[in-house]
Amino acid sequence: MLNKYARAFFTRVLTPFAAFLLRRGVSPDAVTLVGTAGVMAGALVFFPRGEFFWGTIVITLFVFSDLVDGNMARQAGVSSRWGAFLDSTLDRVADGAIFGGFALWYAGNGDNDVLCAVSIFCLASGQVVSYTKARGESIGLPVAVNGLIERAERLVISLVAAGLAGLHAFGVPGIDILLPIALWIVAVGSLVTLGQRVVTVRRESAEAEAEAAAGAGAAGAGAAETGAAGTGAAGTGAADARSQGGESP
Ligand SMILES: CCCCCCCC/C=C\CCCCCCCC(=O)OC[C@H](COP(=O)(O)O[C@@H]1[C@H](O)[C@H](OP(=O)(O)O)[C@@H](O)[C@H](O)[C@H]1O)OC(=O)CCCCCCC/C=C\CCCCCCCC
Ligand SMILES: Nc1ccn([C@@H]2O[C@H](COP(=O)(O)O)[C@@H](O)[C@H]2O)c(=O)n1
Ligand SMILES: [Mg+2]
Ligand SMILES: [Mg+2]
Repeated sequence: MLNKYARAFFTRVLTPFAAFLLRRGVSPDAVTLVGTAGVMAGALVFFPRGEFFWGTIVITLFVFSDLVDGNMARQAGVSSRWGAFLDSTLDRVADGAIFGGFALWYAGNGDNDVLCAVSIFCLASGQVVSYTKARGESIGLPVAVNGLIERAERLVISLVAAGLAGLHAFGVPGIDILLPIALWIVAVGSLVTLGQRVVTVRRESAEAEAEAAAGAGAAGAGAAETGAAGTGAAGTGAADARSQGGESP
């Protein structure tokens, strides 16, 4: 949802900054790398110590690099497969650090086994949600669904809650409850999203196989009519189509 509605706004806002970085000779890859390093530092230095306010401030300063790098690549006309790979791979690293930081806090001084487990669940389910799309697309399916909670939602829900919960350390009473609530929302939302994506891939996969089988059947019938092929051709073609669908990029 955010990807659909907020991206255009942030593109407009960040375009001048992206242009400025390009003029200074900064590359999109450098922004991707520095942004990820900053998010990791914010999450792994501050969150395990329960310093959620400062951790969120540092992460917020760096996380928007994920919108700037692509913007720079597009402005400079250097969007590449390598850049897409680097961007998506480092997204997974940054997400791992954020939810890993929460887990480390609850495993240590935060002392809450259930919330530690929920944080680990958020980490793992978020990675799997992203993987479903990447793997589905790699086997040639459109994966035409985003689902309830994409990466932007996972980040906004958990970071807004963490930033506000961090105000507890400055004397705001009761506000620390927001982080556990957000983690539960992200956990349940990620599970729903995973279900939505798996169902979509299963449906698209069945449709693709049916289409391939129908195509192979038609080709076999055509060949039989012209006498160019035996009766086994349709079955072999369908089997080939199935194995192609399963392994080709
Ligand atoms: C009192 C003060 C308290 C302090 C509060 C601090 C407030 C700050 C809190 C939060 C700010 C969080 C901002 C998070 C912004 C996230 C931006 C971002 O990185 O979005 C990335 C996203 C996806 O980009 P990609 O295409 O590069 O990534 C793809 C994606 O990862 C796919 O994953 P999947 O979705 O499938 O799981 C992968 O499949 C794919 O491989 C990968 O390429 O970009 C967007 O979605 C664009 C939209 C961004 C919208 C950002 C909205 C920010 C909104 C509000 C923040 C301000 C809130 C202020 C609240 C203040 C509260 C007091
Ligand atoms: N170092 C990079 C980073 C990104 N790209 C390209 O941008 C796309 C992602 O755009 P975002 O707005 O989501 O950042 C990505 O698929 C690449 O095409 C790049 O080339 N180099
Ligand atoms: Mg990016
Ligand atoms: Mg990204």
